[in-house]
Amino acid sequence: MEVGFLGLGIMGKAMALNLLRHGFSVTVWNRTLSKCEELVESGASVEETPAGVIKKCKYTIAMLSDPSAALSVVFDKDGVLEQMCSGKGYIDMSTVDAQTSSKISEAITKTGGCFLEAPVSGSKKPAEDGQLVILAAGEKALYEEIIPAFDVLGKKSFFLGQVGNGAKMKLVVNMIMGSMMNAFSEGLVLADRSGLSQQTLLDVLELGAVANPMFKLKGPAMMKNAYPPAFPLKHQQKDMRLALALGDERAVSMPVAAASNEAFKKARSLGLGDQDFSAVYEVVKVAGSSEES
Ligand SMILES: NC(=O)C1=CN([C@@H]2O[C@H](COP(=O)(O)OP(=O)(O)OC[C@H]3O[C@@H](n4cnc5c(N)ncnc54)[C@H](OP(=O)(O)O)[C@@H]3O)[C@@H](O)[C@H]2O)C=CC1
Ligand SMILES: O=CCCC(=O)O
Repeated sequence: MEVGFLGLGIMGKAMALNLLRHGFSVTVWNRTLSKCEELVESGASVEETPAGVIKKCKYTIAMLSDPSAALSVVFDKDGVLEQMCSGKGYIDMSTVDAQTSSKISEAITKTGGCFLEAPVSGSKKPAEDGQLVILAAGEKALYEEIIPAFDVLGKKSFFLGQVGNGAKMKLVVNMIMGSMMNAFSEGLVLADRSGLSQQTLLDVLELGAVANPMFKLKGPAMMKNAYPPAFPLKHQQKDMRLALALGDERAVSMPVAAASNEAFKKARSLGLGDQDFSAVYEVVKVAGSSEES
C-alpha cells in the first residue's frame, strides 16, 4: 500500500518509520525538509510540498502540531487542497479541535476527496512500537480502506461516527491526562516535603487502584528533574486549552482542568514548552515552596 505522510515530528517520524518497516511505500513531506533525510535512508520518497504528496498518493496521513499547522498544510499555497480530488483520501491524525477538523473535512469533501480524522492516544514509544489507540471519525469507507495502515500504527482503532467525535474524544482523554499529571506532581512534592521517599510513593501507587502506565513511566525521570520530550508540554497545554473551550461550549464546569491549564501555561512561560509535559512538576515544586515549614 502506498501512503503519503505529512509532518515528521516526534510522532510522525515514528509512525512513518513504522509503516516503512511493515512494507508500506511511504512518501513524506515536512515543513523543515531536512527532517525527511532519516526517512529517506529508511526507504521513503520525498516531495517538496504537501500538494506533491497528495498528487502522488491515493492516501495521505498528516501528523501536525496544532490547529494552525493542520489548517496551513491544507489551505495554504502548495497545500493539500491543490491536488485533492475524487478517489483520494486524507487522514488527519493531529490533535485538533472539532471545528478545525470540520473545516478541513468540508474543504476536502468539496473536492470529491474523502476525509477521516484519527487522533491518537499513546506517545513516542507506542508510536515506535505500533501500539497507539486510534480515535477515528468521518468517512466510514475511508476508515475501512485505511485499516491496514491503522493495524500497523495502533493496537486498537475506534470508529466514532461523524467528524468531530474523534477530536472531542482525544481532547477529553488529554484533559484527564493533563489533570492527572498535575495531581501526580503535587503528590511527589507533598511526599518529599513530608519526609517520605518518592520512590516508595511510586511503589505504593503501582500496587493500588490508581496504578497507571503514566506514573510508572514518568515518575522515575521526574524524581531526577529530567523531562526528555515524548509529549511536548506545549502540545499538552494546547490540548487543555482546546478541551476547556469544548467545556465552555457545552457549559461543563472543569475547575480541575482549568487549574492544570494554568500550571501548563506557567511552565510554558518559563521556557519549558519543548520539554516533556511532565516538566509541569517544576511549576508545582516552585508553587509548593511558597510557604516554608
Ligand atoms: N508527542 C506525543 O506524545 C503525542 C502527540 N500527539 C499530537 O500529535 C501531533 C504531533 O505531535 P508531535 O509529533 O509530538 O509534535 P512535534 O512538535 O514533534 O512535531 C510537530 C510537527 O508539525 C509540523 N508543523 C508545525 N507547525 C507547522 C506549520 N505551520 N506548517 C507545517 N508543519 C508544521 C512540524 O514541522 P517542523 O519539523 O518543520 O517544525 C512537525 O513536523 C500534535 O497534534 C500532538 O498534540 C498525539 C499523541 C501523542
Ligand atoms: O497526546 C498525547 C498523548 C500522550 C499519551 O497518550 O501518552
